[in-house]
Amino acid sequence: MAFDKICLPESGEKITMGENGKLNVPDQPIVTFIEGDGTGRDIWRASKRVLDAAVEKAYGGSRKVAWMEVFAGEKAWNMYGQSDDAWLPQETLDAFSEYLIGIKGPLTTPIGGGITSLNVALRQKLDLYTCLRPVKYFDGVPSPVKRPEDVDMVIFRENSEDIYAGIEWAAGSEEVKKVVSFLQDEMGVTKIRFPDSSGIGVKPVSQEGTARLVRAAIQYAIDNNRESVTLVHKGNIMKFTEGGFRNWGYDVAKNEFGAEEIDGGPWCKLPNGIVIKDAIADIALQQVLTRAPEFDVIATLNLNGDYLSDALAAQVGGIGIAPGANINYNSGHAIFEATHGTAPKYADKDMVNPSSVVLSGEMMLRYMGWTEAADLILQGINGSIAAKTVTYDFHRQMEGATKLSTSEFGDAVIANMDSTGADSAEDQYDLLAARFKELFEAGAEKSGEVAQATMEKAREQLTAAGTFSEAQGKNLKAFLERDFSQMANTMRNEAKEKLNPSRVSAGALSSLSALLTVAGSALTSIAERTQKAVSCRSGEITSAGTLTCNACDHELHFKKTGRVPPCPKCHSTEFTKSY
Ligand SMILES: NC(=O)C1=CN([C@@H]2O[C@H](COP(=O)(O)OP(=O)(O)OC[C@H]3O[C@@H](n4cnc5c(N)ncnc54)[C@H](OP(=O)(O)O)[C@@H]3O)[C@@H](O)[C@H]2O)C=CC1
Ligand SMILES: O=C(O)CCC(=O)C(=O)O
Ligand SMILES: [Mg+2]
Repeated sequence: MAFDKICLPESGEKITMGENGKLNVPDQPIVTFIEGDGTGRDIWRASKRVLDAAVEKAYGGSRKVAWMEVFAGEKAWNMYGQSDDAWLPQETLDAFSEYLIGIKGPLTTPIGGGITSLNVALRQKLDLYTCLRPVKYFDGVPSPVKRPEDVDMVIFRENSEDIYAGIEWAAGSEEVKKVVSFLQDEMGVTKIRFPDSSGIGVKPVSQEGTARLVRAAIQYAIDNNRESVTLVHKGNIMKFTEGGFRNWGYDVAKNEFGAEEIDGGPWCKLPNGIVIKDAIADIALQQVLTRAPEFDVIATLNLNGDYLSDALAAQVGGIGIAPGANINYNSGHAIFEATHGTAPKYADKDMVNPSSVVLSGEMMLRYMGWTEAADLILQGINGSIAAKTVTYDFHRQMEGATKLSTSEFGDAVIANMDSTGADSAEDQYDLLAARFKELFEAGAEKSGEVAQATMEKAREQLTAAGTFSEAQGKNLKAFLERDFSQMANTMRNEAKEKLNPSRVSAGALSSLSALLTVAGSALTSIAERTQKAVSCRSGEITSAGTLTCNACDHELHFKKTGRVPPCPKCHSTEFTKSY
């Protein structure tokens, strides 16, 4: 499919749904992303680096996500002509539809007027009927409750129906007058207390919609050895919508999973012992606090699920660490996103916790079957929290913690992914290159001078985050300057496509070549200043490429960032780099 403003990655293949209901995930899958409004920009930059690093560390270059940016929210509005349709362009929906899996930052929804929720629209238009929000405690996270470790719940929130579907009419409008007169005159409704000044909303809840959600929740409980599924509803008051949800939910358990009633019902038990029960929403909101161990998988309606997921997130440290996914288990379509919103007061301050999106990415990798990379992300987050290197939200409640920015926290997660992680100079070098790229891309001006100042800023930030010492950072920056200048030269002299980011492996080479591809001509001033041949010496770190021994012409091929050895043939220590 040809797009207007969406650029396909240079390489990568589609993820598809197999006939057997299992996803086919190639080694370079095209994955769509929306960076999001407000804090989404900072969060996405850090999260993408974490996800790429996890994949690189887990698979050493044999697997790599081919990211494809698609647009919604403010960015789309500005790009697609500032019309009503520009908030969520059709081609964004087409891209999600065609490429199956995506991840998004939060999008703003105005209160009481303006556009309806783009987040809800995406879920509805792609029929992502399950909103899956796991709520789990990470050791060491500050929490307002005594036993946060008791919270290990997985919310299955119905995502396409309910009062949340957005069927409503404003008070005083011609439409609401019609609805009110239909209700009063044709349906005999007498309970609208102030008919002339009421806005009216409609709450559709269907048997099919309930069944597919509860089916997914029970299947999840079976696949993941969980103990119970609780149907949370307000069926005592809203009998035919929320009460219907409860009854249809029990029907699925009995008719499709062979559940038998316990002591005359309504609770029942699956043949493997999983208990299916229900709880009325108000008391459920109390009991998830007071009797957390009694809740496991929760299946609930759209609005209850919205409230419950923010409330439960508070018990395990807050909305900064609350991931989620919107999934259609039949088609395979899935968009992963945090539970929180755009937190506008923190936008572009590089301040908020990126964990919710990082952990949404962890869920995405697991959904794709890339469990090794997903595990590394958990390891990285656990390690960062254990080291008390955290963002402001945790820092304000933790004694003796170090406060990190959004991007520094991303670095800390990467550094904690494995024990050798950023302890090795090679990884530290890759981190420095990635941070340099991130900062440079985020800035408006693309000159050689700005590149040099940005590299220094990247070094300072990573030194502050404890990724390396002052002295190590200065050394690594000198190596990076050398590689960058040398590549800027190569860029002028050799075919550009040779350095195309899609053709080079991850790590520093990938970061640098991405920068040079975007801003190549603007950066030639760097190359001009370093016309002299740039040598690599034994003991130094350098990005991937070919090193030719200056003494004997022997070639060393580096597939990823590495430390330069002495020439294996003549033991000389000076090399010239090419790609
Ligand atoms: N799926 C989506 O895209 C969603 C979008 N939204 C939209 O987002 C906008 C703002 O909504 P709002 O109600 O303010 O809720 P938000 O979730 O955006 O923010 C509320 C508060 O939660 C805390 N918080 C949020 N994100 C983080 C984070 N990453 N790290 C640490 N703390 C965080 C902050 O608390 P504190 O100040 O105490 O530190 C913040 O002030 C609205 O337009 C809303 O419609 C809302 C929810 C979901
Ligand atoms: O779409 C929105 O703006 C809010 C959605 C929301 O709060 C949620 O899905 O949790
Ligand atoms: Mg919400």
